[in-house]
Order: sequence, then structure tokens, then C-alpha cells
Amino acid sequence: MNIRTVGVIGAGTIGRGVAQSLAQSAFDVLLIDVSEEQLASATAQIGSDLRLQGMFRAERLKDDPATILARITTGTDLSALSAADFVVENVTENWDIKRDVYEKIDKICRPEVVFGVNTSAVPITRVGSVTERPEHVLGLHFMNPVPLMDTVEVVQGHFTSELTLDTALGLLRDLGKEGIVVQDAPGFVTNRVLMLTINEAIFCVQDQVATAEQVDRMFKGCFGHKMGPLETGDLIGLDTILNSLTVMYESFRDSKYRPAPLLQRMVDARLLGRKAGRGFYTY
Ligand SMILES: NC(=O)c1ccc[n+]([C@@H]2O[C@H](COP(=O)([O-])OP(=O)(O)OC[C@H]3O[C@@H](n4cnc5c(N)ncnc54)[C@H](O)[C@@H]3O)[C@@H](O)[C@H]2O)c1
Repeated sequence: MNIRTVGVIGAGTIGRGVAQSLAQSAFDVLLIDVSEEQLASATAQIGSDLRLQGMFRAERLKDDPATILARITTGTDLSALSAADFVVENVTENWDIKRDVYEKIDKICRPEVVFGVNTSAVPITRVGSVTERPEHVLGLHFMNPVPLMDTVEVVQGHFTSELTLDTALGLLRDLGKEGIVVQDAPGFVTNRVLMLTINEAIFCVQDQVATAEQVDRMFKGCFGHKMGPLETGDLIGLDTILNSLTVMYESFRDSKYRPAPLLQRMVDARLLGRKAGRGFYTY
């Protein structure tokens, strides 16, 4: 199928990056969110990121920022997605919210349209099962910041067809990204490992073994990581970390995924990381 217009649902931390990457690669984007405020903040952030990239990373931009931004149409009504050739969903990591979105878009979008689920831990097979098109549903786990990350974890659900995988891998290639296909399991590969690391780092801070800054400095200095686990948690969003751990805890019924009480407390206090201006660090 010829993909021209891509629906992107959710204009938060990751959805706005997905929209930007698609627009940079000349796709028309329908960016949908329940919140006008999030849409306005996404448009402003994409505009300023494009201007910065234009100044410092000219090799990545094929068009000028205004042309790229003009390819993104925003709105709050999912019915606009009747015009989409492919959909990437990036709403809040909460099963009730995601289920409601899929039940609705399944009726709105053409039957052959592929749904890419951008989730940290929700099983793709479960998402497919609430639609009439489970063979056209797959996981597209983009990494943050999306325009700068070259690899995407692609998840094959129980019924995901080879054609759907080929379509999605082709779209990713058009974005200059490689998709690595893994099988469906809570947290897949990346988050099954990463969330435990971040959670254990939070336990270290909670137990006063070390400060957040010391933990992060050790991961960078000792292991050569570009970012420490607590900086990464702030970048992803601590509410998303908590939700992902909760999904894995409930899915595996294994206590090793229990969220650190300090993580729960910080989410209750809305210290969510970068997007809130405060988390383990102040931005
Ligand atoms: N943050 C990351 O680094 C990251 C990385 C990969 C995947 N993900 C996954 O992407 C998804 C989104 O995460 P995020 O960090 O961007 O969250 P976020 O909280 O920053 O953004 C979520 C957005 O979804 C919107 N939303 C909520 N309900 C909606 C609905 N019914 N219809 C349309 N929009 C709705 C919210 O208004 C918000 O703008 C989650 O499933 C998360 O696990 C996040």
C-alpha cells in the first residue's frame, strides 16, 4: 500500500517526536490528542527542534522547518483518521485509555490500515484482540528523542502478519530507521531490561546508598553509557516508568517488577521528570 498520510495519536513526549520524524521524511501527518494544550505545546516544540536541527544538524533536514511543520495537521477528533494510510498510537500508558482508542479507530480507519502501537509494556496481542484487524496490529516501540534515534523495536503480536511487518519496516526505512523484530512479551526486550535497571537505581537512591547524580555518574564513567538510569527515567517520564513496571508486575506476577515506593511518591507529587520540569533533576 502506498503510504502518504500517517495518523499519530498522542502528542506527548514520544508522539510529538514520531510526528516530527514522519514530517521530516515528507509524510503528511494527522496529529490527534485529547488536549489542545498538548497539541499547542507539541507544535511549538517541534518548531523549535527543527530550527535547532536546521542550525546544527543540516544533514538531517531535507526541507526547511516551515515546510516540514506545514505537513502536520493537529486536531482533537479521531474521526480525521479516516484519511490515514497508517496509524501510530502513542497515548498514555494505561490499558483502559489505549483500549478505548483502539475500539474507536478500528471503526474509523479503513480495514487495511496498519496500527502501530507505541507502548512500553502493553502486550501487542491484547491490543490486536480489541480490533477486527489483529493481523494489521504490531508494536512500534520508538525511542526518545525519536528524530535522533536510528533503531525501533518492532513487536510481532500473535496474529501480526508478515505483510504488516514488511509494511512497517518499509515505513521505518523511509524514516531512516532500522526496525528490529522481536516477539510479543510484556516489556518486550528493551523495557524488560531497562525498567528494572531504572527501578533498582531508584531503590538505591531511596535506600540512601547513593545520590541520583552519583548513580548516573557511575553508569556514564564506569560503563560508558551516554546517560545514567535516573536521567533516562526523567527523559522517559516517571509516570510512564511506573505504568510500565505495573504492567510487567501484573503480567509476569513476579515481585522483581514491584515499583520502588520512591517512584510512586514522585509520581504522586507530579515530579515526572523533564516534561514536568522536575524529577530526579530540575530542568
Ligand atoms: N516517553 C518515552 O520515552 C516512551 C518511549 C517509548 C514508548 N513510549 C510509550 O508511548 C506512549 C506515550 O508515552 P508518552 O511518554 O508520550 O506519554 P505522555 O504522557 O507524555 O503523552 C501521552 C499523550 O496522550 C494523550 N492522550 C491521552 N488519552 C488520549 C486519547 N484518548 N486520545 C488521544 N490522546 C490521548 C495525552 O493528552 C498526552 O498528550 C506510552 O504508551 C508509552 O509507554 C514512551
